[in-house]
Amino acid sequence: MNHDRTEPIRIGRIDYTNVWPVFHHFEPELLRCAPRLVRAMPAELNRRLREGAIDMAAISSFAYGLNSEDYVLLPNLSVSARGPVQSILLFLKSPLETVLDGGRIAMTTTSATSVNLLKILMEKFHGGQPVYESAEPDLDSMLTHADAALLIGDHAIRASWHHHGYEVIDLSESWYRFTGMWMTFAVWAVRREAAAAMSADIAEIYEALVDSKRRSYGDMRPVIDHALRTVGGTEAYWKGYFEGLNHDFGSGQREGLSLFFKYARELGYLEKDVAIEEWSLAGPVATPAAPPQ
Ligand SMILES: C=C(O[C@@H]1C=C(C(=O)O)C=C[C@H]1O)C(=O)O
Repeated sequence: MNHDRTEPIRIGRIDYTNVWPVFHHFEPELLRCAPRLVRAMPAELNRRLREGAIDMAAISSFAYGLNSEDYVLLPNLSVSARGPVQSILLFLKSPLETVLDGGRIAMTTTSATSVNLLKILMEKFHGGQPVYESAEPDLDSMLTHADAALLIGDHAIRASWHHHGYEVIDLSESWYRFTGMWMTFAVWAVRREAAAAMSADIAEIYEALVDSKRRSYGDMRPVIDHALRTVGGTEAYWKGYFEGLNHDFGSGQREGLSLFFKYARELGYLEKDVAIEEWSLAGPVATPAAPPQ
């Protein structure tokens, strides 16, 4: 299902708070190319981009790894952390030793990156062999059957606010402790044929996203207010949450992501090596006008 060039370009937006700094000031209706915005959970956007039902999206970094030959990355945009992230959480009903020794872990259906990060941490770094199952992101129902539950995004944030008494492991913190590296959870990917056919639209959207990110980082207050109004929690919580997140994609994030792909490959969760390829801005917008003849 490739893009019909008479239709507006279709963009996927992850329906979790972690992407807000990039989208908060992004106003598609003000853009010349008038893109259509589709909001969904990461796993749903991963699927729609793969099927060509959308042209570009913030998707799970692991989904980029699975289909990298079909995609290019938008430079300098990601959802990353170097240390605790507070929204990629493993809730333990049983002790970690029990979980590692054939215990059952229920994993949210909304994720692709974090489920594989969990497997790397459990198997490579802890030497364990849990049994994994997919489940709808509801902590109570997950833990009626399983010894541990993985939640991400706002599902993890809301669950962490409840006094459930479970031990909680922040997977981004574990990754940092074991590797000393950045962890990149989401990237902005564009289907190759869309990048070729609609490069001017993509350049316009890209500049608007980067501008939105720049404004959010200049003043996180409006993003925090929006989170308070729509999700709840406290101002201190959201301030700390956005401080722990990072939305750049530079050499540190790239190295961390390459290591993540390497380990996923080693364990057989990726079938091939991944070459990370960023979209070149040498499209019509970035190319200077030809000098007069
Ligand atoms: C940091 C987060 O990163 C997310 C994790 C993803 C995944 O595990 O596949 C995908 C997109 C990101 O929104 C989060 O959900 O809180």
